[in-house]
Amino acid sequence: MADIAHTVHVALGDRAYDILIGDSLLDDAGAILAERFPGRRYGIITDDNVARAQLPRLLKSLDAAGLGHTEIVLPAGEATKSWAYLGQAVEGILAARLERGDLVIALGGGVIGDLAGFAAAIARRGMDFVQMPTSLLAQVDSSVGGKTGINSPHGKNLIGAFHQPRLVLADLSTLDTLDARQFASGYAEVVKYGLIDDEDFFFWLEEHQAEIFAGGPARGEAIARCCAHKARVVIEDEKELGVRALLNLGHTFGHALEKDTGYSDRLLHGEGVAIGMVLAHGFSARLGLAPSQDSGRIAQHLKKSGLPTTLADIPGKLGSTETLMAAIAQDKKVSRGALTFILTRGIGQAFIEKNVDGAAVAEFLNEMRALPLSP
Ligand SMILES: NC(=O)c1ccc[n+]([C@@H]2O[C@H](COP(=O)([O-])OP(=O)(O)OC[C@H]3O[C@@H](n4cnc5c(N)ncnc54)[C@H](O)[C@@H]3O)[C@@H](O)[C@H]2O)c1
Ligand SMILES: O=C(O)C(=O)C[C@@H](O)[C@H](O)[C@H](O)COP(=O)(O)O
Ligand SMILES: [Zn+2]
Repeated sequence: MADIAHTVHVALGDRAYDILIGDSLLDDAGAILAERFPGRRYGIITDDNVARAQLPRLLKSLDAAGLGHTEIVLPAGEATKSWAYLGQAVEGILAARLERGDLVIALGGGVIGDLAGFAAAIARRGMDFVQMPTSLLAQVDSSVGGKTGINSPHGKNLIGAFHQPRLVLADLSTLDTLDARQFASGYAEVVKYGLIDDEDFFFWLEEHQAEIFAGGPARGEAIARCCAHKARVVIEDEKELGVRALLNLGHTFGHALEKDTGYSDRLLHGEGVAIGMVLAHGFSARLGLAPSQDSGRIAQHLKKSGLPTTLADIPGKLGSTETLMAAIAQDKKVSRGALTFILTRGIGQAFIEKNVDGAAVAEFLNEMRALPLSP
């Protein structure tokens, strides 16, 4: 019997699925899959770090359940979310003669989840896939909700599809092999849920941050609360026609910064989101919408978690404000040429603002560039 600490159901009609969260789900994966999806073969897509740290556990469990499988191992890192590696993943699926009725497994962080999910969406015109998230970020965010895709030189996640997984297996013990910087990066998305519409969760995080980082019971609880939050939003607005855009808090700035730093280790996704959330709160305060002390309080919490909070915290030279604004203009929330931002009236009070004045954003960014490293 699998040891499942939390189950979150994503009620999406014929695309409904469960998120199972527990301590040894990779070891139980074979039995769980055999029961839920009898008679399938599995194409595991992973990266080289996760292949070293976690893949043997999954293979052992699939073998014990007598499930056939093939492995496609890609290089770790954001640069893998590209046409070249998407092609490698799809060709690997075809070369292994996986059929349309077989299953793709995304074993890894958000990079693998996004890429493998997109490969599953297009191989043989659509295969089912299972998310097995192994980073904090993937367990609280990217494995849920069906946004899949890759980056373009024109911008972040500009190529992709909505394709929901059939199951999410989040094994908490996989986080034991994740390095501290990556854990902190995922924590930025945890904080995001509090900032959107749940100030009690943000205050709870301020109290339980040390326990979450140390791996105490608060960690599993935080992950389950994030999944439940995201599931609620996705059920209401699967294709981001409305409220789902709130999950983009901090991302309009963050994605432009990720593009500017070449989708490299200079700035991880969660780090860009951390800086972006502080900027979104600062910009909202500048517009007279939010109390100015909130961005300081948020920055302090993020900083304490090991995250960057100002533009100066990004190593190396940033592009010009014009370059950053050009990246922002490619954001998927742009409509009829006008910018949409997720702004806020304070902690837990984010809202979607259309027709944001680009000149005001550029002026704000110019000022933020002059700020020193976070104290
Ligand atoms: N689809 C969505 O809804 C969504 C949501 C948030 C973020 N994202 C995307 O997710 C990506 C970021 O995901 P991420 O932060 O997981 O990055 P990632 O996938 O690059 O993983 C982080 C690093 O940790 C390593 N790693 C992962 N799990 C490990 C483990 N258990 N042990 C040892 N090493 C491990 C990986 O090899 C990688 O080097 C970005 O591309 C972002 O755009 C997507
Ligand atoms: O699931 C969503 O919706 C999100 O916005 C979650 C984000 O954390 C995530 O980074 C997502 O990939 C961003 O989506 P995008 O549509 O702005 O590319
Ligand atoms: Zn994100």
